[in-house]
Amino acid sequence: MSQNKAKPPVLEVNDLSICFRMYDRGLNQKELKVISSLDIAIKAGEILAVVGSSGSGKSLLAHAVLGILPHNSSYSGSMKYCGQELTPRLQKKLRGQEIALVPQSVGYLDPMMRVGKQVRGIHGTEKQQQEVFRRFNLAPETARKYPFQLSGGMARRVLVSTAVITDAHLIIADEPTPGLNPEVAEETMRYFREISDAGNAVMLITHDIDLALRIADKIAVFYAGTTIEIAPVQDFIAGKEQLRHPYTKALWDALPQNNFVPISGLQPYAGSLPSGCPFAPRCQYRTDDCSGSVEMREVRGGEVRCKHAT
Ligand SMILES: Nc1ncnc2c1ncn2[C@@H]1O[C@H](COP(=O)(O)OP(=O)(O)OP(=O)(O)O)[C@@H](O)[C@H]1O
Ligand code: NI
Repeated sequence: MSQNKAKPPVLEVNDLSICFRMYDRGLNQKELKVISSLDIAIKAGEILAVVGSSGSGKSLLAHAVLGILPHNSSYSGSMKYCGQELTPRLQKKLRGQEIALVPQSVGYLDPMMRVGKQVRGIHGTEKQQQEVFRRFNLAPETARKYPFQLSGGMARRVLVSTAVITDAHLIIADEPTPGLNPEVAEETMRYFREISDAGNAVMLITHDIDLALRIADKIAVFYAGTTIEIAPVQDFIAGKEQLRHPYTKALWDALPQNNFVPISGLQPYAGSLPSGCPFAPRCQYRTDDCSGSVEMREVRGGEVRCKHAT
């Protein structure tokens, strides 16, 4: 056990920034920074949930780790897998094997390839595929179908199956549950818990904070392309006082089981971010300090990007 402590995290992302080259008017190129100074780490045995509203950068983080960002993008910062820098070459080697993705969209399935073959991938056997199909309630004959012959829910189960069959040490699941019926969603979560308990790491991207509360060990909250708080799940369960960032507290307040109070205002667009804290324009605690650079720091066993958090 003590040996385990010295081990580097399965995934460690430090100071990640991602830019897109965009064409302004005519041929004027400009750089649009959509992720900045993003930090996360996931240890063996852990499920990290990544939550945040649409456009906060969750899928881009997943794609950066896998090395499948679009061609018109570039990134800086460091991404390490088990202590090793994730170079494009290493990403290519690990992708679909040691690092598996459950993509957000069924558009990631190859429309020209039978489903069984896609699920088996490079190393999966027919027997493994049949077992996975049984587990996720897919009829055996699904294997011979093409993606267009699947219903939305079936296609999602196929996406989960492609990750399950890999024996991956790190699974990144990008919104795996929408479209799944409750039993299959539960089975998927049980599977994530099983593989993390076996010493692997899971990153679960979700809009569903309740789901995150039920399954994750830690929750990372994204806002406008960066991490604003990373906290043990117990803090979210204990209540608002245990949380650190004003946005996280507001998210907590917006949950149906709490006060159901919506947050006023909108997450800023990447092209028009304020300097300093991106949440400042909506924050009741903002001071002049908030327009300077704001680093992640440790507070009460969690991490927060806010000058005023205590
Ligand atoms: N190919 C692209 N070109 C330009 N901007 C992009 C591109 N892909 C994503 N973005 C921008 O990057 C930001 C983060 O996008 P991302 O897809 O990571 O969000 P998300 O948190 O996964 O959202 P959702 O919950 O809707 O899936 C958004 O503002 C988006 O507009
Ligand atoms: Ni996404």
